Amino acid sequence: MVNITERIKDKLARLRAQLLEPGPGAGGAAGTGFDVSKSGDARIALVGFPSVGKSTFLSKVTKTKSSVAAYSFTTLTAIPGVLEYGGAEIQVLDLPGIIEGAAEGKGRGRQVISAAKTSDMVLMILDATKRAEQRFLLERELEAVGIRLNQEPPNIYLKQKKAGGMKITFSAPPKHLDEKMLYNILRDYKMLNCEVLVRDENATIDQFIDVIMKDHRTYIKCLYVYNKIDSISLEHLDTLAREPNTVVMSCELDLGIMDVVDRCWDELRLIRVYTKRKGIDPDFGEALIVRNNSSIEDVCDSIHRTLKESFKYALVWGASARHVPQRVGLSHVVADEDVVSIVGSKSGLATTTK
Ligand SMILES: Nc1nc2c(ncn2[C@@H]2O[C@H](COP(=O)(O)OP(=O)(O)OP(=O)(O)O)[C@@H](O)[C@H]2O)c(=O)[nH]1
Ligand SMILES: [K+]
Ligand SMILES: [Mg+2]
Repeated sequence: MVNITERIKDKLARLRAQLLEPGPGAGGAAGTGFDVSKSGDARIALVGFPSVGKSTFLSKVTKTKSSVAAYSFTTLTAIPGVLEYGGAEIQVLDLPGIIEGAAEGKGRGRQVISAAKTSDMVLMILDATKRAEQRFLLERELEAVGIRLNQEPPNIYLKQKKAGGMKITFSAPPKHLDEKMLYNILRDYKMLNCEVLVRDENATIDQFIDVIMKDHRTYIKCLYVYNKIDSISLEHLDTLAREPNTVVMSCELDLGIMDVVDRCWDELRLIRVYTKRKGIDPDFGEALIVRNNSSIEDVCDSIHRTLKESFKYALVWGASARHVPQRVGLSHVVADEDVVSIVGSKSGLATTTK
């Protein structure tokens, strides 16, 4: 027994050491992500401390098997899986566990965080049996590299000018800012000529800096998922489940996993559009998946890149149509489960799906 335990510990130590070295190409600098190409209609990244159950979750919701074990850093690279839902294919990225200090380049932290940055949504997997700070610590790691979770970009207009000095305007009396403050910050960032309009009276200094640094900020949705609820008291479970943007599950007992998937689908706000040829019923078996707030133009682009060149009008049935069918142009915004028929200029041809 002792021997096996020793061997596992040895292996663990080696893996840890390996992980703490910046890998080839990672360089410890900007921190490029893992080399996994994006595929499907959206990408979800599984982020969390070691051994919280990220790989177990991936293996539950996709056909991909990622190694699961009781020791930390079982997963050493990004493992992609495909989650099929509502006619969409969502790429789920299982990632190595991150540790405190990840943002400064500890472990593969930088790489993990870069991978999270390229995703449409972060699933922060947390261990329900561990202390409450884990959530805050992880958030801090992501914040440190410019990821903003569940926030909208601040409602502040900022335009750099060639000359003319600074022009700072507030559309309503600001609660946390004043002109002098902004002036000083802009000077620190060497933005001596610019126009600023603060449209949000609640805007903070941090938000203002985010606007200045907007090329280095990424706004991503995050769902907090507490796993291993099989090992906590009902009272504790109740507290966790009431936190905002939070779901609870037990991969071990197969509890709540579908709730997590449903919540992901809701948060991603993907839209299913069914295309229809003239005189033929739409094919409800094959949806075209587009992003929230997509227009008919986006729908055309996702069918074929030249389709809009011959576009004349579209007929729309469904929630986005004022009456059915509504005849619309390229700028019409579609809704989930709309049926769309694209009519081209040449022969009045309806669409073909891809
Ligand atoms: N009690 C309990 N254990 C679980 C649950 N889900 C996973 N585990 C166990 O937790 C351990 C770690 O699971 P992994 O899936 O390897 O965790 P991970 O987050 O991928 O770990 P790293 O890749 O090392 O970062 C394993 O021993 C799992 O069997 C759960 O719901 N309840
Ligand atoms: K593990
Ligand atoms: Mg893992």
